[in-house]
Amino acid sequence: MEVTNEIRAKVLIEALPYLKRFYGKTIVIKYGGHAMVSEELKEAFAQDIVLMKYVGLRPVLVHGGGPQISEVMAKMGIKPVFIEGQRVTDEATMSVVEMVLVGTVNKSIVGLLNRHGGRAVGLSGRDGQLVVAEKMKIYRYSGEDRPPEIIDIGRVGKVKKINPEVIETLMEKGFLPVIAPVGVGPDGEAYNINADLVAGAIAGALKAEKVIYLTDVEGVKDENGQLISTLSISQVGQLIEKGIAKGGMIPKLKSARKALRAGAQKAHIIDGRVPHAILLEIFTDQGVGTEIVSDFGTPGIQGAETQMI
Ligand SMILES: Nc1ncnc2c1ncn2[C@@H]1O[C@H](COP(=O)(O)OP(=O)(O)O)[C@@H](O)[C@H]1O
Ligand SMILES: CC(=O)N[C@@H](CCC(=O)OP(=O)(O)O)C(=O)O
Repeated sequence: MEVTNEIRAKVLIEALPYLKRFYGKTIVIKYGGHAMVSEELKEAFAQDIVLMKYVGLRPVLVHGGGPQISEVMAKMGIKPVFIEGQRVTDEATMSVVEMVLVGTVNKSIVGLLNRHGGRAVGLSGRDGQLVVAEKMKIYRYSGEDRPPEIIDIGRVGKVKKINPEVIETLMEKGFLPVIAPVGVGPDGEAYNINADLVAGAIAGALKAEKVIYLTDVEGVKDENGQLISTLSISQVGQLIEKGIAKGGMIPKLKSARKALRAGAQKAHIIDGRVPHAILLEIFTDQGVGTEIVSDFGTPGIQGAETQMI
C-alpha cells in the first residue's frame, strides 16, 4: 500500500488526543523475557519507549529475563523448576538469577535504550531499598477440612513495600528507570521476585496511568482460546480458579489486580512479538491485547484458587 501524505498526517492526528491525555503521566512497562526475541523487535521496543519519553510521558521499565536465567542454569546443569509460575530458587539459583537479571539483562536493555537517546539508568530493587521483599509461601488448597499445604520455594519474594523515591528522583531529572526484579529482604539479602509482581507493585505505588505487560501471547484467552479484550478485576480470581489462566499468566493477572486496587488506572496485557505494540496500544484508536479495568463495588469472585502469599 502506498503511504500518502494524507495517511501520514491522519496517523499523527489520530495520536493527538492520546498525547494530550497521557502527557506527564506515568506508564509502567513490564518487558518480559519472552518478548526480548529478535534484534528487530528489541529495536522497535526501544524506539517506542524513547518516543514515549520524548513526547512527555513518564515511562518506567521493569524487565524480566526468565528464559535467559533458565538458559544459563541449563548450561550449568541446573534444571529449572516452576510452581504457580514462580521459579523455585535455592541459594545457587539465586546467584544465577541476580547475575543474569542485574548483570546481563538490565545492562543490555539500558545500553539499547541509551543508543536511542533514552537516558536510561539501570537499578535493581535493592538500590535505594526500592523493592522491599518478604519470603513468599505458596498455600495450596488441600480439601475442605484440611489445612492448606505450604510449599517452600526458597529465596522467592513477594513485594512487601515499594520505596519509589529513587525512581521519582531519576524521573524528575529526565532519566528513564530500568528495574531488575530482585528485591531486598530484612537483612539486606536478595530475593528473586517475579517481574510481573514488581511491575504491578511499582505501578500501584506510583499510581500509574497504565501498567503494560508485554508478553508472548496476544493477550488473555478464555476457555475456548479466544482473546478477551476487556477483563474486570473481579473476573481475575475466577479465571485462575477455573484453570483458564495458568503458569506465567497467573502472576500477571494478580499483579494487575493489585496495581488497580492500589490506584493504577488501567492494565494491559499485550503481545510483545508485534512490532511497536506499545505505540499501537497507547497512541491509536485500535488498542491491542487485553485491558484490565477496575470494578469497585462489584464483589470479587472468590474461590479455592491457590494463593501466593
Ligand atoms: N488464559 C491464558 N491466556 C493467555 N496465555 C496464557 C493463559 N494461561 C496461561 N498462559 C500462558 O502464559 C504465558 C505468558 O507468561 P510468561 O511465559 O510468564 O511470559 P513472560 O515471560 O512474557 O512474562 C503464555 O505464553 C501462555 O502460555
Ligand atoms: C520468582 C521468579 O519466578 N522470578 C523470575 C524473575 C524473572 C522474570 O519474572 O522473568 P519473565 O518476566 O521473563 O518471566 C524468574 O526467576 O524467572
